[in-house]
Amino acid sequence: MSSNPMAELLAAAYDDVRRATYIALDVESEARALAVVEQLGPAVDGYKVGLELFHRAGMRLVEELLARNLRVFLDMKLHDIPNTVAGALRAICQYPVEMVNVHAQGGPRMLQAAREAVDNSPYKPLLVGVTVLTSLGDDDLRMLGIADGPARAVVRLAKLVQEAGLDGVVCSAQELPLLQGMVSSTFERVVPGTRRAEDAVQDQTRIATPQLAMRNGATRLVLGRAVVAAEDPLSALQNYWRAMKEGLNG
Ligand SMILES: O=c1ccn([C@@H]2O[C@H](COP(=O)(O)O)[C@@H](O)[C@H]2O)c(=O)[nH]1
Repeated sequence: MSSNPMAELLAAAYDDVRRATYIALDVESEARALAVVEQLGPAVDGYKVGLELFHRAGMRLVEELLARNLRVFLDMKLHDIPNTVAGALRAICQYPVEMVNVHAQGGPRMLQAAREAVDNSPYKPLLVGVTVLTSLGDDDLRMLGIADGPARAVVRLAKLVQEAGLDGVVCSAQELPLLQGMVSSTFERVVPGTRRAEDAVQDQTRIATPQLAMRNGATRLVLGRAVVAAEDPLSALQNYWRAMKEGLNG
């Protein structure tokens, strides 16, 4: 990796929030993903590989990130019958990724099978359950037959996740206050869909600022297009980290 003094300065100045960040590599090719990694340089040590990039580049890209000593959140959002999810997790857990996820809506037996699969594998990444996608709002949920809104659905699903012994949940920052007192302090609360006031909401619905997410107890934030697609990604990242720090400190 070429020297990048600005990235090194950011890494040092924002180390606490840096360790709580994954940059979502939602890009169209392995080459583009590695170009982003190169551009952010030593500032960033955690990346999320999701469906788009995985279906382009597969585990080869994950291996490349791991070889660079980067933390990887493999965002596969597994949602299938228990046997199939367990098998997929056994395959994933041959690699030292830091975090993987399943859809909590797969139900208690699937969540338990996921837990057992990870526990019996060579590597044991953090296993978190996606509650209600941050793109979904009241109207979407009503059309899916969920009449009492995202907040109650998140609480219900978080309980299932907790009872199955998973390590945490993915939810929006808006629901985090409802989890206080319900989950332990070590339970991961992974929050995508944060936006600064000046950033486009895009296809997200239940957004919040990075300040509010951290203030509400998020343990990790996923930052995507607002950083990766910015004209100056390092400067966009600095703005997010500054905001996250403000939320942490007050
Ligand atoms: O509920 C969820 C679960 C996962 N995601 C993922 O996070 C990023 C968000 O990207 P932005 O560009 O910041 O919107 C993306 O990879 C999603 O797949 C989510 O948004 N919501």
